[in-house]
Amino acid sequence: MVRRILELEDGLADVGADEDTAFVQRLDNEAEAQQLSVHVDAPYFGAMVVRAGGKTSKLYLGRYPYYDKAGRYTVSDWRSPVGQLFYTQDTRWKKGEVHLKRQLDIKKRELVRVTDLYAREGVNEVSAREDVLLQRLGEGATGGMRDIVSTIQPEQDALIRHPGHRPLVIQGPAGSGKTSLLFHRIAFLAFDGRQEGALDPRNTLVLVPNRVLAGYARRVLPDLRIEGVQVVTPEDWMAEQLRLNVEVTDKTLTLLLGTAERELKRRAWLRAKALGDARMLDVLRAGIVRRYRESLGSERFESSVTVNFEEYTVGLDGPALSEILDDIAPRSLLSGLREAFVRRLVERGWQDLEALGVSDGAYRAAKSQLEYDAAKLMGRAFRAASPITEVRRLLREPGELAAAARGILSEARVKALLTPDPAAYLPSARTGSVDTLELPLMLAVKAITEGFGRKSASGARPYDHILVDEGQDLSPLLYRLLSDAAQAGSITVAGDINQGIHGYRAISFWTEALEQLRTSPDDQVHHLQRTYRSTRQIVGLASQVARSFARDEALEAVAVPRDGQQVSVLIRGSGADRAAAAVQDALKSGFANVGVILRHGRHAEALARALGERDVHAQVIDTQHKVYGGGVVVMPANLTKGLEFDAAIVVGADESSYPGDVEYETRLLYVAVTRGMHALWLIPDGELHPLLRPQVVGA
Ligand SMILES: Nc1ncnc2c1ncn2[C@@H]1O[C@H](COP(=O)(O)OP(=O)(O)OP(=O)(O)O)[C@@H](O)[C@H]1O
Repeated sequence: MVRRILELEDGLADVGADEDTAFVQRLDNEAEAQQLSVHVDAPYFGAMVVRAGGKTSKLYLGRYPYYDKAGRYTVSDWRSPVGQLFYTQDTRWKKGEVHLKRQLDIKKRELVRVTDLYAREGVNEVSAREDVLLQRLGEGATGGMRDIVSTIQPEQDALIRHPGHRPLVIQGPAGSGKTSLLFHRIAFLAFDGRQEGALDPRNTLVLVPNRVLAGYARRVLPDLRIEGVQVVTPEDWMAEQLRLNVEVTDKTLTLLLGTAERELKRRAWLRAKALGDARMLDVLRAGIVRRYRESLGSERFESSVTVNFEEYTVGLDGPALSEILDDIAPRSLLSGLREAFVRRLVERGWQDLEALGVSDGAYRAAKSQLEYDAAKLMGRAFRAASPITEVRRLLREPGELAAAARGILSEARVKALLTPDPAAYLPSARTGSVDTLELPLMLAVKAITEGFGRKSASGARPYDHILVDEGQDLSPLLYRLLSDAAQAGSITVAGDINQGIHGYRAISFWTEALEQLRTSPDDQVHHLQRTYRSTRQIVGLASQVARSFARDEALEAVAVPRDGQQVSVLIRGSGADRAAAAVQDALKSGFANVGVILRHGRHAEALARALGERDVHAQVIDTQHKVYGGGVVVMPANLTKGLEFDAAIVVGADESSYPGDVEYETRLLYVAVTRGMHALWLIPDGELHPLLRPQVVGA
C-alpha cells in the first residue's frame, strides 16, 4: 500500500498526455492515494476463509473498504453483510459457509497478535472472542469515545443492524456499550451498501444528556467516517427549535433537593409528572383549537379576483371556517396548524371560484389573492403568541387549562396540573430563563401552531433518524414529540432506568417511551446485561449500590471476567491529602485519565486548588461549557454521565454527600462509581456510605 501511494504521488508530478487528461488523471490518483492512506496503519482487523459457489476464497475485513482494481487485495466494509458473519457465531449464510474467522490485531503497520475466533478444527469461538475483547478492554482510556469496530460483540451487532425504520429501545447497565452502540448504529445506517438505502448523517439527530458528553462522543465520529451529525442535549435542541437563547433552569430539582417539607415535595413531583404527560400534547392542542375556534366564530373569510374585467367573490362564514379547523387539527405536527389552515382555505376558495366559472388560466393570480386574504384572516383570528407566552399564560389560567384537560387527563392529573408551581418562589436568572419543565410544552405549542423538525431549504422536514442516549431522563411528552420529528419508526433510544436521575420529569418505565414510538406490537425493549467498561471489582460494588433502587425492568449487570485492583478506601488525613495521594497513586500505576468526582460543581475549583498545592494538577470541569479531553480532571458527578476514566476517585463517598434516603442522590452515586475502567478510590468524609460498605453475607 505504501509503495502504491508513493507511485501515485510520483505520478502526480508528471502525468503525460494533454492537459485535460492529465488533470483528470491527477484527480484519480489523488483520490486513490487518499483512499489508501487511511488503510496504511491498520488495513484490516479480520480475515475469513469462505467457501461459496464451489470456490474457496479469503477475504479481509476493515474499518474502511478497499477495492483493489486488480482484485487481489480487497478489504470489505465491517458494515457489509459478509462483515456480519465475522461478528456473530454464524458460520453459514445463504451464499456459502465460513471455514475460518481470524482476528488480526494490527497496530501502526505491525501485526501484534493473531487469534483464531473460529476454525473448523474446533476452536471455542466464544472464549477466543472473549480473549480478544479482554485484551482490548485492558487498554487505557483515550479521553474520547473509542471505536469498537474490531471487537463488536454478537449481542451488540444485532442491535447495531436492527432495521432503521423500526424503533429500538435498549436498556443496559452502566458500561454496557450503549453510547458506543448508538454511534456505530449511525455508521451502519449510513452504509451505502444497505438494501434499505443509506441515510444521510447530516439528517440525523443525536440527543445526549450534557454538552461535555456531546463533545466526548463527537470525537468518535471521524473514525467512523460520519460527518455532519447533530449531537446536542435535549434542552439545547428544544431551545434551538424555539429559537431561544436563555438559561434553562430546573427549579423542581432545586426544590426537591433543597426542602425537607414532604408535602411541598410531593406536590412539586406530581405537578412535574403531569406537565410531562404525553397527553399534554392533546391538552395544548385542545386549548389552542378552542381559542382559535372562538375567534373564528365572529369572522368571515372573503376573497375576490378579477378575471377578464369580471369580479368573482368567494366567502366562508364562521361555522364553515371552524369546520376546516376541526378537520386539520388532528393532522401531523410537522407543518403546523397555521400553515395547514391557510393551505386548506386556499384549496377551498379555489374550488368555490372554479364552481363560479373561473378558468384554470386564472389559478396563479387567484391563488396569490386567496393566500393574501387567508393570511390576513389568520392574523386577525389567530393572534400569534410566542410559545413561551402561550404556555405561561395557560399555566396561569387554571380555568382554561382545566377546560382543555378534562376528558383527556384523569381527575388526579388535572388536579396536579392546576397546582400553583411550588417552586415559584425560587429566584430566576435576571437575564430571563425558561424552566426545563416548560420546554417540551413550548415545543409542543410550536409544533401545533407552526410545525417543527429538521430545517431544510423547503421548510421543516422529519429527521432521517433520531438517536437518544440516556433516554431514561426524557419525559413521555418529549418522546411523543420526537416520534413526530423523525421518519416513521426511525428512532433509537438507549439508557439505563437505574441511572435515571430525573424521575419527577421523566419516564418511570421504558413502556412509557415505547408507547409513543411503537409502530408494531413486536417492538419491545431490548436488554443488554454484559458490561464492558469496568473490572469485576468495580462492577461488584456498583451493583451493590444499584440494588438499593433497581427496577425489575433492568437486569443486574454481569461484568466481563476482567480483574483489576481492589477498590481502595482512603480513611486517614484531610480530604485534599487523600485525593492528592489517590491521584498520585493512579498516575504511578500508569493511568493517564483520572477523574476526581465530587457531588457538587461549586466545590470543584476549591478542590483543584487544594490538589495544586499538593503538586497535583487537575483541570476543572464544573459547567457544561467546558471540554473534557483527557488527563486529570475534577468534575461533579452529574457531568460525568456517559464519560469514563482509567481511574475514578470519588471524593465525598459518604451519606452527607449522597443522602441514602433520596433516590436522586443514590443514583448519582451509582453514576460516580461506574466511571472508572481499571481502578476506583473512595474518599469518604467520615464514615463510608452504607451502600459502599462490604456486604456481610448471611449476617
Ligand atoms: N464490543 C466492545 N469492544 C470493546 N470495548 C467495548 C465494547 N463495547 C463497549 N466497550 C467499551 O466499554 C466502555 C463502555 O461503553 P459505553 O460508554 O458505550 O457504555 P454505556 O452503556 O453508554 O455506559 P454508561 O451507561 O455508563 O454511560 C467503553 O470504554 C467502550 O469502549
